[in-house]
Amino acid sequence: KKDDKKKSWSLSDFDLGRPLGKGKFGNVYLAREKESHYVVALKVLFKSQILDSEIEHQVRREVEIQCRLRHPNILRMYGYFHDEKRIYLILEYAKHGALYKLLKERGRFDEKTAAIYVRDLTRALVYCHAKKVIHRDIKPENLLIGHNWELKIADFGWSVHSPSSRRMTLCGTLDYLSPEMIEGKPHSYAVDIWSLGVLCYELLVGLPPFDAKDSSQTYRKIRYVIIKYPEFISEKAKDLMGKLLVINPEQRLPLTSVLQHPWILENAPEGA
Ligand SMILES: O=C(O)Cn1ncc2ncnc(NCCc3cnc(NC(=O)Nc4cccc(Cl)c4)s3)c21
Repeated sequence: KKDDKKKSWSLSDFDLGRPLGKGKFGNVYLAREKESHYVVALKVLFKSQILDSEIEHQVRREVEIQCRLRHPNILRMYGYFHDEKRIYLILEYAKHGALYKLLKERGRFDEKTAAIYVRDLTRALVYCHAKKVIHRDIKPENLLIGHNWELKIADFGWSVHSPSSRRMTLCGTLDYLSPEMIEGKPHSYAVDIWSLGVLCYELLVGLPPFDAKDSSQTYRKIRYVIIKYPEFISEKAKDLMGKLLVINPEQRLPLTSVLQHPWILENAPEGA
Protein backbone atom coordinates (compact mmCIF):
# COMPACT_ATOMS: atom_id res chain seq x y z
CA LYS A 1 0.00 0.00 0.00
CA LYS A 2 1.23 3.52 -0.77
CA ASP A 3 0.99 4.71 2.87
CA ASP A 4 3.57 2.04 3.89
CA LYS A 5 6.17 4.27 2.24
CA LYS A 6 5.47 7.42 4.25
CA LYS A 7 4.85 5.73 7.63
CA SER A 8 7.94 5.40 9.77
CA TRP A 9 7.91 2.08 11.53
CA SER A 10 8.95 1.27 15.08
CA LEU A 11 9.31 -1.90 17.10
CA SER A 12 5.99 -1.22 18.87
CA ASP A 13 4.25 -1.80 15.50
CA PHE A 14 5.20 -5.50 15.64
CA ASP A 15 4.55 -8.59 17.76
CA LEU A 16 7.85 -10.47 17.80
CA GLY A 17 7.86 -14.23 17.19
CA ARG A 18 10.45 -17.01 17.18
CA PRO A 19 14.01 -16.49 15.97
CA LEU A 20 14.38 -17.61 12.32
CA GLY A 21 18.16 -17.45 12.02
CA LYS A 22 21.26 -16.19 13.74
CA GLY A 23 23.65 -14.02 11.74
CA LYS A 24 27.04 -12.41 12.24
CA PHE A 25 25.60 -8.95 12.79
CA GLY A 26 22.34 -9.89 14.44
CA ASN A 27 19.38 -12.26 14.42
CA VAL A 28 16.25 -12.59 12.33
CA TYR A 29 12.83 -12.95 13.98
CA LEU A 30 9.39 -13.85 12.77
CA ALA A 31 7.18 -10.82 13.40
CA ARG A 32 3.61 -9.72 12.80
CA GLU A 33 2.55 -6.15 12.11
CA LYS A 34 -0.09 -5.44 14.78
CA GLU A 35 -2.70 -3.65 12.68
CA SER A 36 -2.68 -5.68 9.45
CA HIS A 37 -1.50 -8.97 11.03
CA TYR A 38 0.94 -9.08 8.09
CA VAL A 39 3.74 -11.57 8.85
CA VAL A 40 7.30 -10.46 8.12
CA ALA A 41 10.88 -11.36 9.00
CA LEU A 42 12.63 -8.73 11.09
CA LYS A 43 16.43 -8.67 10.87
CA VAL A 44 17.94 -6.91 13.87
CA LEU A 45 21.42 -5.42 13.34
CA PHE A 46 23.33 -4.12 16.34
CA LYS A 47 24.71 -0.63 15.66
CA SER A 48 27.61 -1.40 18.03
CA GLN A 49 28.75 -4.07 15.60
CA ILE A 50 28.22 -2.17 12.38
CA LEU A 51 29.03 1.39 13.38
CA ASP A 52 32.27 1.48 11.40
CA SER A 53 31.33 3.58 8.38
CA GLU A 54 32.09 0.79 5.85
CA ILE A 55 29.24 -1.41 7.05
CA GLU A 56 26.75 1.34 7.92
CA HIS A 57 27.25 2.68 4.37
CA GLN A 58 26.65 -0.89 3.11
CA VAL A 59 23.35 -1.19 5.01
CA ARG A 60 22.24 2.14 3.54
CA ARG A 61 23.15 1.03 0.03
CA GLU A 62 21.41 -2.29 0.56
CA VAL A 63 18.22 -0.54 1.61
CA GLU A 64 18.25 1.79 -1.38
CA ILE A 65 19.00 -1.08 -3.77
CA GLN A 66 16.47 -3.45 -2.24
CA CYS A 67 13.63 -0.94 -2.18
CA ARG A 68 13.98 -0.58 -5.98
CA LEU A 69 13.86 -4.32 -6.69
CA ARG A 70 10.53 -6.07 -7.26
CA HIS A 71 10.77 -9.64 -8.54
CA PRO A 72 9.15 -12.93 -7.46
CA ASN A 73 12.62 -14.46 -6.98
CA ILE A 74 14.02 -11.59 -4.92
CA LEU A 75 13.17 -11.37 -1.22
CA ARG A 76 11.34 -8.07 -0.64
CA MET A 77 12.55 -5.46 1.81
CA TYR A 78 9.49 -3.47 2.88
CA GLY A 79 11.45 -0.87 4.85
CA TYR A 80 13.63 -0.32 7.86
CA PHE A 81 13.81 1.65 11.08
CA HIS A 82 16.24 2.08 13.97
CA ASP A 83 16.33 2.85 17.67
CA GLU A 84 19.35 3.99 19.66
CA LYS A 85 21.02 0.55 19.61
CA ARG A 86 19.72 -1.36 16.61
CA ILE A 87 18.78 -1.16 12.95
CA TYR A 88 15.78 -3.25 11.88
CA LEU A 89 15.22 -4.53 8.34
CA ILE A 90 11.55 -5.35 7.57
CA LEU A 91 11.76 -8.29 5.19
CA GLU A 92 9.44 -10.64 3.32
CA TYR A 93 9.12 -13.89 5.31
CA ALA A 94 10.35 -16.97 3.42
CA LYS A 95 8.40 -19.86 4.93
CA HIS A 96 10.85 -22.68 4.10
CA GLY A 97 13.99 -20.82 5.21
CA ALA A 98 17.46 -20.89 3.70
CA LEU A 99 18.35 -23.22 0.81
CA TYR A 100 21.54 -24.36 2.56
CA LYS A 101 19.40 -25.93 5.32
CA LEU A 102 17.32 -27.89 2.76
CA LEU A 103 20.53 -28.91 0.99
CA LYS A 104 22.07 -30.13 4.25
CA GLU A 105 18.89 -32.11 5.05
CA ARG A 106 18.64 -33.68 1.57
CA GLY A 107 22.36 -34.09 0.89
CA ARG A 108 21.90 -33.12 -2.76
CA PHE A 109 19.03 -32.38 -5.16
CA ASP A 110 17.93 -34.36 -8.22
CA GLU A 111 18.54 -32.69 -11.60
CA LYS A 112 14.95 -31.45 -12.02
CA THR A 113 14.87 -29.72 -8.61
CA ALA A 114 18.35 -28.26 -9.08
CA ALA A 115 17.48 -26.99 -12.57
CA ILE A 116 14.32 -25.24 -11.28
CA TYR A 117 16.38 -23.45 -8.61
CA VAL A 118 19.07 -22.53 -11.16
CA ARG A 119 16.38 -21.23 -13.55
CA ASP A 120 14.71 -19.11 -10.81
CA LEU A 121 18.06 -17.72 -9.66
CA THR A 122 19.01 -16.90 -13.26
CA ARG A 123 15.72 -15.04 -13.79
CA ALA A 124 16.39 -12.98 -10.62
CA LEU A 125 19.95 -12.19 -11.74
CA VAL A 126 18.79 -11.15 -15.25
CA TYR A 127 16.47 -8.69 -13.48
CA CYS A 128 19.21 -7.44 -11.08
CA HIS A 129 21.73 -6.95 -13.89
CA ALA A 130 19.13 -5.05 -15.95
CA LYS A 131 18.91 -2.71 -12.93
CA LYS A 132 22.73 -2.44 -12.90
CA VAL A 133 22.97 -4.36 -9.62
CA ILE A 134 25.56 -7.09 -9.04
CA HIS A 135 24.66 -9.26 -6.06
CA ARG A 136 28.25 -10.52 -5.49
CA ASP A 137 27.31 -12.88 -2.69
CA ILE A 138 25.28 -15.67 -4.29
CA LYS A 139 25.54 -18.77 -2.07
CA PRO A 140 23.05 -21.22 -0.50
CA GLU A 141 23.00 -19.20 2.77
CA ASN A 142 21.62 -16.18 0.90
CA LEU A 143 18.97 -18.06 -1.06
CA LEU A 144 15.63 -18.50 0.70
CA ILE A 145 12.65 -20.70 -0.16
CA GLY A 146 9.15 -19.24 -0.22
CA HIS A 147 5.84 -20.95 0.63
CA ASN A 148 5.46 -22.24 -2.95
CA TRP A 149 9.01 -23.62 -2.76
CA GLU A 150 10.20 -20.80 -5.04
CA LEU A 151 13.75 -19.52 -4.66
CA LYS A 152 14.36 -15.96 -3.46
CA ILE A 153 17.69 -14.13 -3.45
CA ALA A 154 18.24 -12.37 -0.12
CA ASP A 155 20.84 -10.25 1.61
CA PHE A 156 22.01 -7.57 -0.74
CA GLY A 157 24.41 -6.52 1.99
CA TRP A 158 27.28 -7.07 -0.44
CA SER A 159 25.61 -5.93 -3.65
CA VAL A 160 27.04 -2.99 -5.61
CA HIS A 161 26.46 -1.13 -8.82
CA SER A 162 28.57 -2.38 -11.69
CA PRO A 163 31.48 -2.07 -12.37
CA SER A 164 33.07 -2.15 -8.98
CA SER A 165 36.41 -2.99 -7.49
CA ARG A 166 35.23 -2.91 -3.89
CA ARG A 167 37.22 -5.45 -1.92
CA MET A 168 35.49 -8.13 0.09
CA THR A 169 36.49 -6.87 3.53
CA LEU A 170 34.51 -9.42 5.48
CA CYS A 171 34.32 -12.37 3.18
CA GLY A 172 32.62 -15.51 4.43
CA THR A 173 33.26 -18.66 2.44
CA LEU A 174 35.84 -18.49 -0.36
CA ASP A 175 34.04 -21.24 -2.26
CA TYR A 176 31.89 -18.82 -4.22
CA LEU A 177 34.55 -16.23 -5.04
CA SER A 178 35.41 -15.81 -8.73
CA PRO A 179 39.06 -15.77 -9.89
CA GLU A 180 38.93 -12.01 -10.61
CA MET A 181 37.58 -11.28 -7.12
CA ILE A 182 40.24 -13.45 -5.53
CA GLU A 183 42.87 -11.45 -7.42
CA GLY A 184 41.25 -8.18 -6.32
CA LYS A 185 40.74 -7.23 -9.97
CA PRO A 186 37.87 -4.94 -10.97
CA HIS A 187 34.85 -7.17 -11.33
CA SER A 188 31.52 -6.90 -13.11
CA TYR A 189 28.21 -8.73 -13.50
CA ALA A 190 30.16 -11.81 -14.55
CA VAL A 191 30.95 -12.61 -10.89
CA ASP A 192 27.29 -13.54 -10.44
CA ILE A 193 27.51 -15.84 -13.48
CA TRP A 194 30.53 -17.60 -11.94
CA SER A 195 28.73 -18.08 -8.61
CA LEU A 196 25.68 -19.43 -10.47
CA GLY A 197 27.98 -22.17 -11.77
CA VAL A 198 29.30 -22.83 -8.27
CA LEU A 199 25.76 -23.02 -6.90
CA CYS A 200 24.61 -25.38 -9.66
CA TYR A 201 27.44 -27.78 -8.78
CA GLU A 202 26.71 -27.59 -5.03
CA LEU A 203 22.97 -28.29 -5.53
CA LEU A 204 23.75 -31.38 -7.64
CA VAL A 205 26.70 -32.73 -5.63
CA GLY A 206 26.06 -31.43 -2.07
CA LEU A 207 29.56 -29.88 -1.85
CA PRO A 208 30.94 -26.81 -3.65
CA PRO A 209 33.25 -27.60 -6.60
CA PHE A 210 36.42 -26.06 -5.10
CA ASP A 211 35.94 -27.49 -1.62
CA ALA A 212 39.31 -28.21 -0.02
CA LYS A 213 40.99 -28.78 3.34
CA ASP A 214 42.27 -25.20 3.60
CA SER A 215 41.77 -21.88 1.87
CA SER A 216 45.06 -21.96 -0.06
CA GLN A 217 43.94 -25.20 -1.72
CA THR A 218 40.55 -23.62 -2.49
CA TYR A 219 42.31 -20.57 -4.00
CA ARG A 220 44.42 -22.81 -6.21
CA LYS A 221 41.41 -24.88 -7.36
CA ILE A 222 39.48 -21.68 -8.23
CA ARG A 223 42.36 -20.06 -10.11
CA TYR A 224 42.98 -23.12 -12.28
CA VAL A 225 39.30 -24.19 -12.29
CA ILE A 226 40.17 -27.65 -10.97
CA ILE A 227 36.80 -29.46 -10.85
CA LYS A 228 35.87 -33.14 -10.54
CA TYR A 229 32.34 -34.10 -11.66
CA PRO A 230 30.92 -37.22 -9.94
CA GLU A 231 29.74 -39.85 -12.47
CA PHE A 232 26.04 -39.31 -11.53
CA ILE A 233 26.13 -35.80 -13.07
CA SER A 234 24.49 -35.73 -16.52
CA GLU A 235 26.45 -34.60 -19.60
CA LYS A 236 24.07 -31.63 -20.11
CA ALA A 237 24.56 -30.43 -16.51
CA LYS A 238 28.34 -30.70 -16.94
CA ASP A 239 28.09 -28.77 -20.20
CA LEU A 240 26.25 -25.88 -18.53
CA MET A 241 28.64 -25.72 -15.54
CA GLY A 242 31.59 -25.88 -17.91
CA LYS A 243 30.24 -22.75 -19.65
CA LEU A 244 29.72 -20.81 -16.39
CA LEU A 245 32.94 -21.74 -14.54
CA VAL A 246 35.26 -20.05 -17.04
CA ILE A 247 38.29 -18.03 -15.88
CA ASN A 248 37.79 -15.22 -18.38
CA PRO A 249 34.68 -13.26 -17.24
CA GLU A 250 33.86 -12.22 -20.83
CA GLN A 251 33.68 -15.84 -21.97
CA ARG A 252 31.12 -16.96 -19.38
CA LEU A 253 27.72 -17.93 -20.77
CA PRO A 254 25.38 -14.88 -20.67
CA LEU A 255 22.49 -15.34 -18.21
CA THR A 256 19.89 -15.11 -20.98
CA SER A 257 21.62 -18.06 -22.71
CA VAL A 258 21.49 -20.06 -19.45
CA LEU A 259 17.68 -19.94 -19.66
CA GLN A 260 17.92 -21.46 -23.16
CA HIS A 261 20.44 -24.17 -22.24
CA PRO A 262 19.25 -27.77 -23.00
CA TRP A 263 19.76 -28.85 -19.37
CA ILE A 264 17.40 -26.08 -18.19
CA LEU A 265 14.87 -26.58 -21.03
CA GLU A 266 14.80 -30.32 -20.37
CA ASN A 267 14.66 -30.25 -16.54
CA ALA A 268 12.92 -26.96 -15.74
CA PRO A 269 10.29 -26.57 -18.47
CA GLU A 270 8.49 -23.23 -18.50
CA GLY A 271 6.09 -22.67 -15.67
CA ALA A 272 7.08 -25.85 -13.76
O1 LIG B 1 18.04 -16.56 6.81
C1 LIG B 1 17.53 -17.44 7.53
O2 LIG B 1 17.86 -18.64 7.61
C2 LIG B 1 16.41 -17.02 8.37
N1 LIG B 1 15.17 -16.89 7.62
N2 LIG B 1 14.25 -17.87 7.60
C3 LIG B 1 13.16 -17.41 6.95
C4 LIG B 1 13.42 -16.09 6.54
N3 LIG B 1 12.66 -15.19 5.86
C5 LIG B 1 13.22 -14.00 5.59
N4 LIG B 1 14.47 -13.64 5.96
C6 LIG B 1 15.23 -14.52 6.65
N5 LIG B 1 16.50 -14.16 6.97
C7 LIG B 1 17.03 -12.86 6.67
C8 LIG B 1 17.55 -12.83 5.23
C9 LIG B 1 18.09 -11.48 4.92
C10 LIG B 1 17.64 -10.60 3.98
N6 LIG B 1 18.33 -9.46 3.88
C11 LIG B 1 19.33 -9.38 4.73
N7 LIG B 1 20.17 -8.27 4.77
C12 LIG B 1 21.22 -8.18 5.63
O3 LIG B 1 21.46 -9.04 6.44
N8 LIG B 1 21.95 -7.04 5.48
C13 LIG B 1 23.10 -6.76 6.19
C14 LIG B 1 23.42 -7.35 7.38
C15 LIG B 1 24.61 -6.98 8.02
C16 LIG B 1 25.45 -6.07 7.47
C17 LIG B 1 25.08 -5.53 6.25
CL1 LIG B 1 26.13 -4.42 5.52
C18 LIG B 1 23.93 -5.84 5.62
S1 LIG B 1 19.44 -10.76 5.69
C19 LIG B 1 14.71 -15.78 6.95
